[in-house]
Amino acid sequence: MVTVVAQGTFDILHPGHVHYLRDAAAMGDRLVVIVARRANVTHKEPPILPDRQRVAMVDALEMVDVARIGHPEDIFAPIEEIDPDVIALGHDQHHDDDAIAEELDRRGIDCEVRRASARDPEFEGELLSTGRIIDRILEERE
Ligand SMILES: Cc1cc2nc3c(=O)[nH]c(=O)nc-3n(C[C@H](O)[C@H](O)[C@H](O)COP(=O)(O)O)c2cc1C
Ligand SMILES: Nc1ncnc2c1ncn2[C@@H]1O[C@H](COP(=O)(O)OP(=O)(O)OP(=O)(O)O)[C@@H](O)[C@H]1O
Repeated sequence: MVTVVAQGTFDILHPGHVHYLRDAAAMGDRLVVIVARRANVTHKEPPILPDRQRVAMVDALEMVDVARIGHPEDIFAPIEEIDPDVIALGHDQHHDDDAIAEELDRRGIDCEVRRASARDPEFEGELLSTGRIIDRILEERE
């Protein structure tokens, strides 16, 4: 049984998220998703939707076995608990693959770090970014 972990903010789901999670699920037999806590989303605008709602929406997706909220301080604490075989980073996630691999090693977790692929728009105007969806809402409704 190959367990894969995927992670992200997942604020306002779109087809890019579906693509990422399908890609991650295809790397193994069981997909566990860690949803970032609002307080830890400091590299971009904080999410609009509450933590519990983002977890519930990701958990409802067919390729996801379990979604859970992330740890408040130690991002490796859930990884130690889940003990995955693969961590699937998103194509544009800012994390350093080598630094993650080193920390896994340090904690004695035998786990491969892989990158998922990107998905481009399939038609004119398809929005594959939460930030761009929010921008569009602001433009259209103000
Ligand atoms: C291996 C790994 C484990 C993570 N675990 C947590 C966690 O426990 N708690 C949390 O708030 N964020 C955690 N994160 C961070 C977020 O899930 C997410 O990767 C980060 O905020 C970037 O999100 P974005 O791709 O939506 O921009 C983890 C990230 C990685 C790579
Ligand atoms: N078009 C896409 N193709 C592949 N993966 C994607 C795509 N869009 C998002 N993802 C992946 O989904 C995960 C969660 O993404 P995130 O929650 O940051 O949403 P986002 O729409 O990329 O956010 P924003 O565009 O507002 O920064 C990340 O790993 C990201 O790489």
